[in-house]
Amino acid sequence: MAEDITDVAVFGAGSWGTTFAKVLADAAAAHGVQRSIRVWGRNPETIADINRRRNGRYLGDIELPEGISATTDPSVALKGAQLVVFAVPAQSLRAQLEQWRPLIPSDAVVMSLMKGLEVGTDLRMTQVIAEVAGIAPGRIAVLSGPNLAMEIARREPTASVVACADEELARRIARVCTAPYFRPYTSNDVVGAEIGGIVKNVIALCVGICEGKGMGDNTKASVMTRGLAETTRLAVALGADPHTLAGLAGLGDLVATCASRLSRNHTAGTLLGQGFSVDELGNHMTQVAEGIKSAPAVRELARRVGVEMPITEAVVGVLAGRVDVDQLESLLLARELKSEGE
Ligand SMILES: NC(=O)c1ccc[n+]([C@@H]2O[C@H](COP(=O)([O-])OP(=O)(O)OC[C@H]3O[C@@H](n4cnc5c(N)ncnc54)[C@H](O)[C@@H]3O)[C@@H](O)[C@H]2O)c1
Ligand SMILES: O=P(O)(O)OC[C@H](O)CO
Repeated sequence: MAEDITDVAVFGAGSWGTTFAKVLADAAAAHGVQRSIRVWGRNPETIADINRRRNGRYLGDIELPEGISATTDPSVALKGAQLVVFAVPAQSLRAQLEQWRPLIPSDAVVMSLMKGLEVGTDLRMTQVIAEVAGIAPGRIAVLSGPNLAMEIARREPTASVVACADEELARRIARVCTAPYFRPYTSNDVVGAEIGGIVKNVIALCVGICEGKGMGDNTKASVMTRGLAETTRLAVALGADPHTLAGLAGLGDLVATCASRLSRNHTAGTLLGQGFSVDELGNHMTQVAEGIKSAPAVRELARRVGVEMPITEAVVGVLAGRVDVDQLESLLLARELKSEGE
């Protein structure tokens, strides 16, 4: 089928926003179509760099393909956009969107690339978009999966999921971002795709802590597996299909994030396990580790819907300074014995 989306705005000039713009440009080249991709960012130096076909701060010396331009002016990015993609830090979305809302074309469809839960409201990013921009859920998609930006920027093969309540729209968007190295599957399970992406960051913090404390693969596999169990419990309680959590946006993303040194959440956890405090993390990493801010919101959401999430509870305790990383082990292992399926 011919592609009907030829004009895209990407908000966020960090690692994932820039990389996804590259996916869109590579997809257009592979399909032999013309596509205008405009990246919005707030840092003029990064924007100038992207216009020179690099984003040195986030993607090193990787060359960006033709077809991508960048601007600090949201009205330039949004003019004529048929698809609007958001890739800014989750906690900054609401304030930014309030400014962008009047500029978003009324017939545009939107997609979130973000993996965070809003602190204070416990809303997922697609819910924030619907609430602030007044866009119907059938026009809002989410992309989630094992998608470490740097690997994708290097064109290493990756699969992902585009989820939308209107699965036909998910298919339209998936066609637009299908590149030779990027294969998006589709789903109508927005809740499952988003919860998988949000909670895996919290579980990756815990796996990182174990690694930082010098623990081995049994420990990390146990945390990942039980982490997936509590992620699935929360997602199902919110209306998700459990199969989504066994797929790319659940297990797939959890494995990639918990195993990779490229993951900021894994890195942050490792530093905590090595004894650095939350306040000291900023001295060692500049990029966003969404799990740090989202973890307390995940815990609040879980408590509200009556779902037990012991690993999340423990990570929140560490982040708040209430639990020492040395107490984590006994905290998780001393829980009452129960059936694995519970
Ligand atoms: N990097 C990845 O591999 C990856 C993959 C999948 C999903 N994500 C998700 O994408 C989202 C963006 O992550 P990223 O990796 O691109 O982050 P990043 O740290 O690489 O870049 C964040 C960008 O947002 C900008 N920014 C920071 N604060 C802002 C604010 N208050 N308002 C507007 N812009 C602001 C920064 O200047 C930067 O351009 C996150 O939710 C993340 O979980 C990232
Ligand atoms: O670097 P992280 O920890 O934000 O993880 C990046 C992606 O979400 C992996 O899919």
